[in-house]
Amino acid sequence: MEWCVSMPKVELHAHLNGSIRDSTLLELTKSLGERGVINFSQVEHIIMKYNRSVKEVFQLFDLIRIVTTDHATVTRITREVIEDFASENVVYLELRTTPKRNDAIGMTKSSYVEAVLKGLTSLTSVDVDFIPHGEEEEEHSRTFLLNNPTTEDEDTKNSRKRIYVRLLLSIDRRETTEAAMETIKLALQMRPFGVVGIDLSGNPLLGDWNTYLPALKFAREQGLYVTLHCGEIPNAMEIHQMLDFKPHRIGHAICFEDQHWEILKSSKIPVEICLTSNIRTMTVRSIDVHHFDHLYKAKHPVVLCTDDSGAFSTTLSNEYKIAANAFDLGKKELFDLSRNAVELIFAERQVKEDLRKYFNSVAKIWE
Ligand SMILES: CNc1ncnc2c1ncn2[C@@H]1O[C@H](COP(=O)(O)O)[C@@H](O)[C@H]1O
Repeated sequence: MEWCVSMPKVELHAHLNGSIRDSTLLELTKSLGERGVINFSQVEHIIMKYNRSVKEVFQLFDLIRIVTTDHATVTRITREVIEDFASENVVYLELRTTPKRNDAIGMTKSSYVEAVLKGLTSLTSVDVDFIPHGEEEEEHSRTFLLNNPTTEDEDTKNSRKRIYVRLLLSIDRRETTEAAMETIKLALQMRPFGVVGIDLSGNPLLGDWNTYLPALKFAREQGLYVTLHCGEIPNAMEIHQMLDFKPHRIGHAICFEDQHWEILKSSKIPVEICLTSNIRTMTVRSIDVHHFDHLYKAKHPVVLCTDDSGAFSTTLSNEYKIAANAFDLGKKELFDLSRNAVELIFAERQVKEDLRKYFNSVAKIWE
């Protein structure tokens, strides 16, 4: 299924630090071990474990946080993650990350995001479009992808990759209302540099919906897009409250009860589906009972995503392959899934229009 790699794809749910390359994580962890900051032999099993419960996955994220939270590393990881997505023909990437403070090294949430932006600007191997263009811009002037389309054609297979990247800033469920508000204000300041929205994520076993609600409301009032991790663990009340909030998209939608499916379907809130992540964290029993099938057949808006390609050793192409095999989807169905995901992106109108034209231009290859 080489075509899953060459097919143009849209990635809407990828956590920066969860997408770190295995090799980079091992290198950084070993180096901190050598410097005596951590004990490598004590954390090695956390990195190497295959299936992890939700609790264990967040132990890994806590370790990644220690290993990656300095400016140079954040910049490096951003560069590598974008290279990796571009190399498998992701043409639009919405990358999310939690702005962090690290007082010991003078890192503020703002300098953290600047380090991410430095990663975007310092990429030389891939053409990246991340600065939004004004509404007044003529539509025909946005032909970023069509100038150099990525197709299955042998001649262009190895051509330089082009990728749109937009950023979402994540609020961690451990944060206070004030800290969440700080992230929203930062997102508003960083809009000219491609920040388009807000994500609520972090350990679903922690935190309370009412803590983030004021910040999320403010974000939406200010015109930021909002996506929420919803239903990763059974929590009927929270799922209800999240759906009532009517976010622009939700991630996962796993532990839903009948009442939740009904609200979701009638409100048509799109769902970011992360197959491997759900199986590896054992929040979905097996792929044959994954709710993707049910939503897809009901024509509910869905998009296939990686979540944490590094932590779960997957790629977006691999997620497409899994869907093809498990749900009996062919090339055309998967192409349409990717093409339809263009309608769910948070970037400005001109980008959407460029992506539509681009997908139309390559459709004949996939249909
Ligand atoms: C498995 N499903 C998940 N559910 C909830 N939150 C998740 C997650 N996967 C990742 N994150 C969130 O993203 C952070 C890593 O990227 P950033 O440091 O933000 O770039 C994790 O620490 C967690 O807060």
